[in-house]
Amino acid sequence: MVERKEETAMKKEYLDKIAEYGQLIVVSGPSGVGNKTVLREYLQDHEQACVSVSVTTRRQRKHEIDGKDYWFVSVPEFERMVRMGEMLEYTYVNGNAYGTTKKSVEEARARGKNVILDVDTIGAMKIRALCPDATLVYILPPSWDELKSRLSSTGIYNKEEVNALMEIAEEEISCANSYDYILVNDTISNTLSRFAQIIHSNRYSRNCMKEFLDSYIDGEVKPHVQSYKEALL
Ligand SMILES: Nc1nc2c(ncn2[C@@H]2O[C@H](COP(=O)(O)OP(=O)(O)O)[C@@H](O)[C@H]2O)c(=O)[nH]1
Ligand SMILES: Nc1ncnc2c1ncn2[C@@H]1O[C@H](COP(=O)(O)OP(=O)(O)O)[C@@H](O)[C@H]1O
Repeated sequence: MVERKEETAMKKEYLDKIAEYGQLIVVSGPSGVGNKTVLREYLQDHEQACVSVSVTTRRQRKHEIDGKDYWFVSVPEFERMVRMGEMLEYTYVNGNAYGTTKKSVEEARARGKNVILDVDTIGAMKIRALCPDATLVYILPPSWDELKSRLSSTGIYNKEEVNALMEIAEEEISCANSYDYILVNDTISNTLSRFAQIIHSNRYSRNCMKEFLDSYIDGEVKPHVQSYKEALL
């Protein structure tokens, strides 16, 4: 099959763009499983990655830093951001609103950063529908007893809250079926190395290469990483 020179150049340009463009990785898991710990450690050794800082109406905890752990905003400010179309997705967890801004995701991806979102299962499903090249990772505890003990060890929750979170975890865990990868957070070092492998091998997965593959199947080469990404900006 003879391919036009112009078409070959465009495919090369497109491949270069894919290589430059950061991945979108969505991480969920029951409260207390260790998401924040794993991601904090992962960032220390992976400069090319960042965790998107969500906006929330939840009360700031003692050790938390505004702009680092979350952007803490009032309910009217959160509602304004939703009205202005600034949120990629948002949801309510335990009566508090949490949202990911379009800006925090797309600007970082365009700079070549692998952007990691730590969101609940509803947020993850919204991202899946909006961003077909997102990769979804669900983190499981090694056992229910261990989850309970980690929740208690945080010192954030009282006994009743721990029990309520355990019930939510049991209900939520079936959602893990809709994720691309399942990680069991047994030891931090095991989880970190498996997580790094996922991100490394995922770069050229079918999900990430879908638009490029379509250019062969449809015979139409798209010159830029475009479509929904541009629509989001
Ligand atoms: N959909 C969505 N969920 C979020 C976002 N930010 C945090 N969450 C989720 O909100 C839940 C509660 O988070 P947090 O208040 O930090 O409590 P903790 O995880 O129990 O310490 C967790 O499941 C987070 O993954 C967001 O921007 N969007
Ligand atoms: N692999 C692990 N082994 C033992 N303890 C862990 C592990 N991962 C996290 N933890 C502990 O579990 C507790 C909850 O972790 P955290 O990262 O705050 O959970 P999440 O963000 O999922 O709510 C913390 O006390 C943390 O130090």
